[in-house]
Amino acid sequence: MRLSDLQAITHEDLLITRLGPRTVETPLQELLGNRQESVHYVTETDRVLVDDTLGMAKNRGVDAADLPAFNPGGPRRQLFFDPSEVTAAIVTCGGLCPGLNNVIRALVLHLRHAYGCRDVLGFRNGYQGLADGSEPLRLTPDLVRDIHTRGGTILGTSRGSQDPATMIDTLVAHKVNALFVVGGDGTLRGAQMLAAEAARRGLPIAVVGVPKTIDNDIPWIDHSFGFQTAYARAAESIQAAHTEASSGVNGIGLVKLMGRHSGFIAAHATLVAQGVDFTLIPEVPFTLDGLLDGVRKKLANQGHAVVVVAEGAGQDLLPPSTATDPSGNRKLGDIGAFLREQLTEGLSDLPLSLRYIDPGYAIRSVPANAFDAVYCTRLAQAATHAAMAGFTSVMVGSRRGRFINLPIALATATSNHVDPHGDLWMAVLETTGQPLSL
Ligand SMILES: Nc1ncnc2c1ncn2[C@@H]1O[C@H](COP(=O)(O)OP(=O)(O)O)[C@@H](O)[C@H]1O
Ligand SMILES: O=P(O)(O)OC[C@H]1O[C@](O)(COP(=O)(O)O)[C@@H](O)[C@@H]1O
Ligand SMILES: [Mg+2]
Repeated sequence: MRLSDLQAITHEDLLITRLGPRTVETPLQELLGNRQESVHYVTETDRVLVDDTLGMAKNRGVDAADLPAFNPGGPRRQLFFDPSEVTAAIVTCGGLCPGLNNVIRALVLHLRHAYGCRDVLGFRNGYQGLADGSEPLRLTPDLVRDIHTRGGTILGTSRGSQDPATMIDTLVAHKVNALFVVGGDGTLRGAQMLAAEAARRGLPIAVVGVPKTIDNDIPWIDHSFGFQTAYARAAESIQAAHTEASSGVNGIGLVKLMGRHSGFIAAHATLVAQGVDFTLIPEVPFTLDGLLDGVRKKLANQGHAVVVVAEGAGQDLLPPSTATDPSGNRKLGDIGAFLREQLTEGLSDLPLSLRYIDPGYAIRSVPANAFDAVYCTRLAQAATHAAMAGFTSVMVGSRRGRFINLPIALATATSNHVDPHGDLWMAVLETTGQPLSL
């Protein structure tokens, strides 16, 4: 996210689409009864500021009341839907991510127990299950009781496009009036199309997104769920590479980590594991000569070197490719294998012991850690509140620790990257000691 994205944002960009007036009293009335406004609770009539520095706020040159601000997440006293008439549906889409089952479980329990919704259906295999005529799973509290202890998704997932009209036909056939889409940028684009198709037909169906992806590339929010678990797991591979490298003669530990266009996993895992000498991310270009030279110096000075490379880094060094996956995501060249080859060849004058580790899918197929488990539960609750209020084409997430509702259109307009001028990258540079540019 660039400062210019922040500065360009207007009040209109932050408006949430509503299905209609809220006239139904919430069944959570007793719970909400004596809530006191505090620094930890934003009332439903208040707003969460976009800017959080004096400089940014001042730059807008407007009165405080006109500063752009997000709609706060959380329960509303008056609902659009009568929960007893709500059939909800859930789909999980795109790549696996720790916490998918936590989100499913929390959605089901919150929808059924807190709000008393009629039914919750789980469509299988992502958007595919909304288009292939397959029967959805009836998600009861009993069925989901223990699923949060497992990785993956009990609903299955997929990549690949489906016709929005067919998907809406399916929702109508099953009397679904609230759809929860759990996915990343691609899924959210799909959700936007679904909400638009429902609106075109005048159907009051709430479409609510829950931000999933280990890549952490969804903008405006603190992080997507699953990201922290993934980088914690990735750090274990770095530690293994460091142990191997520091125990060998001229040991090189090379670790390739996921992160298609954003280097957040590589950056954070570096800070967790420590002992990394070079972290290579898509946002910061490097040259082969610069890397070889740096590694050679490290071997001479400390006897070993550890290199962490995000899968999207250094793509300009590889043969160009236009291939895409079924969702239209560009297929990347294998930078890990390439660097293994180049380091071996480029340093062939030295007796090397190079160990290459690609933990790949192992970092995202695991259950959520404690942090993500908490976040998943809170996201699911925020998503349920948004749907019951009749908000649509909306995504929930935490921003600077506060839960917000934001238009999906805003979440898909840009993506989140490691800022080469930001504090995170500075912390990585300070930790690795690598030069500003390689
Ligand atoms: N621009 C788009 N419009 C509509 N649907 C999309 C779009 N991009 C992706 N999708 C659909 O969203 C689903 C998940 O997308 P994908 O990019 O694989 O994962 P993620 O949501 O994790 O980024 C797929 O079924 C894909 O076809
Ligand atoms: O499962 P696939 O298709 O091999 O995809 C791998 C990609 O999925 C990810 O794990 C996450 O992607 P999404 O969350 O956007 O689906 C990327 O880090 C990785 O590049
Ligand atoms: Mg994606």
